[in-house]
Amino acid sequence: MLEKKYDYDVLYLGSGHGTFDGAIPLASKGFKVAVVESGLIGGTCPNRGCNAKITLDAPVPLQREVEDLQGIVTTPIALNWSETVKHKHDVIKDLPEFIAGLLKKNGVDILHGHGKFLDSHTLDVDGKQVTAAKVVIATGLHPHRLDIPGKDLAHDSSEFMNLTELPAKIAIIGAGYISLEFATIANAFGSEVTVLMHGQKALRKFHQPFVEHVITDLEKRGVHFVRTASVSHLEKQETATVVHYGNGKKLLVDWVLDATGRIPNVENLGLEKIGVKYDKDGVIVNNHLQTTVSNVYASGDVVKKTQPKLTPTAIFESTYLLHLFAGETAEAINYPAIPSVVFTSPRIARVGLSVEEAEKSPTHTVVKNNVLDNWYRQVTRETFGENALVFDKDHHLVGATEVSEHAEDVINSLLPAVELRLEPEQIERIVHLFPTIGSASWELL
Ligand SMILES: Cc1cc2nc3c(=O)[nH]c(=O)nc-3n(C[C@H](O)[C@H](O)[C@H](O)COP(=O)(O)OP(=O)(O)OC[C@H]3O[C@@H](n4cnc5c(N)ncnc54)[C@H](O)[C@@H]3O)c2cc1C
Ligand SMILES: NC(=O)c1ccc[n+]([C@@H]2O[C@H](COP(=O)([O-])OP(=O)(O)OC[C@H]3O[C@@H](n4cnc5c(N)ncnc54)[C@H](O)[C@@H]3O)[C@@H](O)[C@H]2O)c1
Repeated sequence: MLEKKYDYDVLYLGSGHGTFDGAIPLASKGFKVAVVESGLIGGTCPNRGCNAKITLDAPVPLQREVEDLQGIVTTPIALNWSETVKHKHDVIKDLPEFIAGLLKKNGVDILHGHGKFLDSHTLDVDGKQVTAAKVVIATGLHPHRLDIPGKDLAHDSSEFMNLTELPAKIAIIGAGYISLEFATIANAFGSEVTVLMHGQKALRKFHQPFVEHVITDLEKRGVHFVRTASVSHLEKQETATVVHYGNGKKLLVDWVLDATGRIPNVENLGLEKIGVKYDKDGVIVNNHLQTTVSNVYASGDVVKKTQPKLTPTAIFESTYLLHLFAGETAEAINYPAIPSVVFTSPRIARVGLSVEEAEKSPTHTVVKNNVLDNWYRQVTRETFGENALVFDKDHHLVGATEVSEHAEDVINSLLPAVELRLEPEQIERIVHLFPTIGSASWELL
């Protein structure tokens, strides 16, 4: 198995989901595997992404449910930011050790330090040289920062999630996933939030009428949205930060979140030296996740691709590489339908062909549903919910999107129909627990 001239069969640069979901089973099959990590083991998702964010978000849907059930539920609820941040810390603090334990137990060596290519088989890890037959670049993304005067007065998503006290007034620059999720959380915990949008549209890849519904709802709850607010500079005024935008407009806040996107970690890896090509969207790979250097692969967010840069994609890629390296497949990567969700409240989730794409196609039909028509949604007195299902000419479900408090569960429950192109008789054979969101959604097929 091990080509004797190298220290390892496979060396992964980075220890996030783009690595560990594949590296662990690969090592357990007897391959000699190492992971190089300069930060916390587990990377972004467990330490400063999904897990942390969803813990901070947890009280928000609860608050909405209590609102909807007013009269039935009479206890007033108040959200406590500092306790929620402590709770978040408790939820995530052991994850690096837990993931490191899984890696080690299965025989993966962890090399702490910054990895950099010396040649295509040799990496420098903080002064030590290590060699491998194959190397996987899984270095992820880092926050994009606006290049404007006063930019250092702005903060990133990790700093937001570690705030022990919630600032009274927050400005969020950008209108993507992080902006809308964090605006939802900060507003629910009592902060006055202003979202400064780059253009007219937020969450561009999601069904725009659903996005506009979420914006209108947040506006009713006191969030300000300023469209085409080009931020020119930031300046300190005593304890406040002044955000200058538009033509001479000013906003005085206590805290600024720069949520203008995330960019690939491709610098200072020695990629130019060994000939691995990349651009602003990430490392360029072929349909086997192989870079322009034959023994070097890439996985996870750092890959340039059309699929969403999310944890499920990173897991699928690292698992694909496991099968490729173990000789269990030689096929090109065949991505499944990858769902995505924005954890606003209500949530917006989607999978497959979008409504916009389907409406341009003569062979597809879009069926729009008011989900409140289903009795089950009235149990918790949901106040709003719509979805749109996309069918091909043979009535296979090929896409779905929903805005509602349960949108993520609805899209999860519809995934098998989309991915496996289930026929009507197969759909009939899937019986869900009743009464549940799964059964309520399946009835729509
Ligand atoms: C605030 C936030 C919320 C998110 N919420 C969700 C969500 O709800 N659902 C979802 O699906 N996705 C979410 N994501 C995206 C998700 O976190 C990523 O898709 C996922 O973590 C990608 O995994 P990865 O392994 O490709 O990269 P990462 O997890 O970023 O791992 C890369 C690792 O490489 C290390 N590294 C980089 N360069 C080097 C080097 N030279 N040497 C050694 N180590 C190096 C880094 O320290 C890092 O640990 C969120 C992201 C953010 C920022
Ligand atoms: N629920 C989830 O799955 C989830 C949650 C958070 C983050 N993420 C991941 O993290 C990534 C990064 O999230 P994000 O919200 O930072 O990025 P994003 O790409 O979703 O949004 C970036 C926003 O910044 C705006 N922008 C870009 N340049 C700007 C400028 N110069 N001035 C003002 N605005 C500007 C864009 O128009 C866009 O609205 C996401 O793409 C996603 O992969 C996922």
